Amino acid sequence: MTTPHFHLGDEVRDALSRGRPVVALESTIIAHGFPYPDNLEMALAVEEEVRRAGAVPATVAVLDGCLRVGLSRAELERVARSPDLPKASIRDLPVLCALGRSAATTVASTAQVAAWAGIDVFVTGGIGGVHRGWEQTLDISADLPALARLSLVVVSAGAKTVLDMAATLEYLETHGVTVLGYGTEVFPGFYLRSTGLPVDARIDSPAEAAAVLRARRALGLPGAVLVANPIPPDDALDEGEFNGWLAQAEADLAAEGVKGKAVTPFLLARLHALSGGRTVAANRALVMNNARLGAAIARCLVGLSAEPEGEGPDGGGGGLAGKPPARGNASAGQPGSPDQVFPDEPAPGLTAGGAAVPAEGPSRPPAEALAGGGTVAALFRRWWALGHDGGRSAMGAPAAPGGSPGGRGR
Ligand SMILES: O=c1[nH]cc([C@@H]2O[C@H](COP(=O)(O)O)[C@@H](O)[C@H]2O)c(=O)[nH]1
Ligand SMILES: [Mn+2]
Repeated sequence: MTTPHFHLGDEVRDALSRGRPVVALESTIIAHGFPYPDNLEMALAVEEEVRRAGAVPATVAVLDGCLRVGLSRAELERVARSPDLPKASIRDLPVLCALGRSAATTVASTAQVAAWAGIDVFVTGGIGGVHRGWEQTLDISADLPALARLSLVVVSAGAKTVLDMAATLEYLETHGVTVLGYGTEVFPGFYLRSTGLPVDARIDSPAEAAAVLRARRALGLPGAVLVANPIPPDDALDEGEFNGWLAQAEADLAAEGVKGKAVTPFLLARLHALSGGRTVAANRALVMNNARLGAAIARCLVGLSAEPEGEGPDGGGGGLAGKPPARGNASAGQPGSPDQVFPDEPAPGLTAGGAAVPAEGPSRPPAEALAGGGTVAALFRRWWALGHDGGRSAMGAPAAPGGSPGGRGR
């Protein structure tokens, strides 16, 4: 099997084809971030939180060689119950697809699959980053270059506190990732509300995050907008206490000689044990908090109000959710008038690469192009054939721009 398979869950396919808000979720946090059965409970609770906040959850994993976007309950269980499920970053995707294997997806690979599917918002707990001691190991998470390349909003509570936070922020700056603090000027530290390091800009509403992604795309810039959302005050850990656990976990890491992709799961598991479960409780709280914010941003990106007032619990009621994303034409807005060039409504006729798309075309792949479990290449070929690529090359052809299908009409 050489052609990668791609499957959108029914709910996700329906939402994307109707221009409704979708939030991608990773599966490494399920397979390796929490013990069973807490991990299953949390995976279901996060999906529920996204629905309650008026968006459709799309948990991503690779199962039997198929890139799956939106898992069934049984598939979530399979991920949660398989401690041996490998953790897959971007470089692993070809192997999994070619050999029909299964894996949980990290921030990097989830963001990649989400971008392929045309999902604009991805919620996680904490991104990977530059590890302490990187001068010797060169251990820099593939999450960082993925953020530099993929056009979407990523909501996280900062980067995992086990990282070299200053170096992580330097990397993001070097590679042009926009880092926004949600209600804060400082970059949050996952279990802690602050790292003491500044963010590029503070925002105070989901609509502002959506506007920044639109502006990024309108400017033709590839890469992500990282929204750093501090853990709620009541759930944050005490810094002194946490640093004690972390020092011990790092000593254990060195003593056991753990290296490479095993580092993150090892440290998280040690912190769990050393803190008597406190880090797990905090992790859960910050993910739920991020899920709410991500759903609100996804809603703003498709032209809905941030809050699902008067809608059903799945965001599907009230007649609003079926509303297609607003679209216009690429000439709307006058240069030099930021309010019009970067409007609060979905950006008119602009793709991730800044190329114009036909004003009349649907800004999402039509339902028939998303039906069933077709291949990635076939799926997007059909989509592009319908005129949604702004004249650019299809995925499956070499060098798809930015790894993103683009052409999403905003
Ligand atoms: O609190 C957590 N943060 C991050 C991860 C996972 O760890 C990955 C980063 O791993 P690495 O440093 O090996 O790239 C992230 O993408 C994410 O999937 C996790 O399980 N739990
Ligand atoms: Mn690493």
